[in-house]
Amino acid sequence: MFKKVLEYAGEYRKTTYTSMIVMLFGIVMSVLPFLFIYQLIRPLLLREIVGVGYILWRVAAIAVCGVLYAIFYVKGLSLSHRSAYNTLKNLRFSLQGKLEKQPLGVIQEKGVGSLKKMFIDDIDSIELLLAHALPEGMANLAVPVFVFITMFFVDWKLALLSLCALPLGLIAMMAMYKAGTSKMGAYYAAAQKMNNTIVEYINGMEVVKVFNRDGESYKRFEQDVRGYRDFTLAWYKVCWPWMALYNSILPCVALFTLPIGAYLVLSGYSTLPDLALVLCMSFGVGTPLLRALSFLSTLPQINYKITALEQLMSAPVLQQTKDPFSGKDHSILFENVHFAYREEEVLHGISLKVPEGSLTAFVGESGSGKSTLAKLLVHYYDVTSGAVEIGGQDIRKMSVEALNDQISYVAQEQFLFNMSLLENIRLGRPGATDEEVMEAADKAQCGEFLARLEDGIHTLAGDGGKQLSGGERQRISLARAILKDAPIVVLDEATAFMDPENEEKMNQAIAQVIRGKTVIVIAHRLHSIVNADRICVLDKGNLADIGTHGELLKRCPEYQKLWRAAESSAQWSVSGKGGDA
Ligand SMILES: Nc1ncnc2c1ncn2[C@@H]1O[C@H](COP(=O)(O)OP(=O)(O)OP(=O)(O)O)[C@@H](O)[C@H]1O
Repeated sequence: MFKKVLEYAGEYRKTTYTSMIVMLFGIVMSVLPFLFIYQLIRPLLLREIVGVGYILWRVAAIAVCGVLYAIFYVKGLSLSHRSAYNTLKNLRFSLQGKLEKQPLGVIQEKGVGSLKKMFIDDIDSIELLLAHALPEGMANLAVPVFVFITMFFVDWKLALLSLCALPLGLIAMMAMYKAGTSKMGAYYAAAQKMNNTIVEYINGMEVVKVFNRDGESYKRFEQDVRGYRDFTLAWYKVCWPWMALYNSILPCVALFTLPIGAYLVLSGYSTLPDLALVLCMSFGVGTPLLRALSFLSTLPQINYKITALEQLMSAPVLQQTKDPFSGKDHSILFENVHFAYREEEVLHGISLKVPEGSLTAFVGESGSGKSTLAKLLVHYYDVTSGAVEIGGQDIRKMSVEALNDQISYVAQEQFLFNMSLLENIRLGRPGATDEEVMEAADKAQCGEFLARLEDGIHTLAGDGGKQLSGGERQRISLARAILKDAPIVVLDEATAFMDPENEEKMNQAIAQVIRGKTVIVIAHRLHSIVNADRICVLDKGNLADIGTHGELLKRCPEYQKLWRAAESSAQWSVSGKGGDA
């Protein structure tokens, strides 16, 4: 575990070692006074006369040891913290770098809560390992070892007696580890679950409030918060008795030395000064020993977190190269695409071609695989088998950046950063001038609501764009897409859940985005795509049919069913065609 973490320390690894040595000096300074105390007691025991100089010299030495201990300890801590926080920085950069290479879809699935916990809480807990457990723990452990060896030279019988308490304490400690480790997995799973649920609950608070606190979300929140409490208490419940036991046994190194040592002295097997020396030393090792072992008790937890971090970092990366886009055009080909999020396959061999400059719609019942197909095109996931190609180039044979330059993907939920709307739109093309951004905003029908805002396009979007309505957020994201002007546009449910007025504006904005592009629209409302060049009907992860609205109405039972359902609830107008909208 130390080795794994120290790999991330880089150049600061040496600083950690230096801090250990400095702290070791510090701890030695904390134990030395017991030797001087013994030297002060010894003449009393042997009824020897000593001069004032002898006493003052030892008292001064005790004071100097105290000062040196403070200096070494502070210096050691400052070195270990410097190394620790630089290692945490390296770990966070490394985690970010590794995550960046993983499929975006996989990262999104992990949830904000659990990723935040890894990035902040779990990595922070490694500070204890590097800044304290490693340097302080090792130094504190070295001193008892050194002292016990010295004791053996003084009187091996008394030394053995002072070691007697140790196995008892260690047995209690091992019992605690065994009991604690068995509950550790459940404890961390509960912590992770609670993290995700709290983040989800806060994000969905609006819905929770509308549907009152008895809703499903609150129940899960309550259940997971209670679950975490129960698992934590269960963990402590099995550990506490053992913790109390070893905490009381370990410092009692004099437990056996005092009574049996006194008997040995009285029987003439040991001398009184030796017993005094061993007792003084015993008192000196109790505290460092307990401190060292207290760090030990945190190691299983830290080890668990480091293993989880390692697992996250070693997850499969997205297949891509550094090559630029070199497709001959912007036609799209899904070739025998199979895909499974986990074990269960959700797309079963989809093959279809989207010609350049056409408008293609994906339709199908909920869960039929429309969004999944779009996510495979924007390379949020790697296909399980088969291929996705643009202009004849496999998307795995180009960089994600090169692919992103070719595609504007407008997903169902749009995230806006808490910076001005102008900057949010500019994300579409970072080099764009203010005028170009404003022009895009105009084309995306944002003008009317921007005029209502006090600072217009310079208004801050608010946390995650919460200051704007759903329709307004979507139009901002369309402005981004207009500015980006990518040759392929993927619209996932762009006009879903919108009121008629917003929907009309949205359709006008969409017409701007898709002009002359290769377009894929994922639609729930069939009326919006009846004019599409091609409609692909998905059914339970299979491609049921491809054709125009008229053709499909005549021959495709799945489409007829969808159309009947749409007819009964439809009230809306039809958007333009990709090529001429
Ligand atoms: N992140 C995920 N993890 C596991 N399974 C998923 C995930 N996302 C979707 N699925 C499953 O994959 C299948 C296809 O889902 P997908 O979202 O592509 O369907 P869809 O046709 O777009 O549905 P909708 O119209 O409701 O959005 C469904 O069975 C769904 O439960």
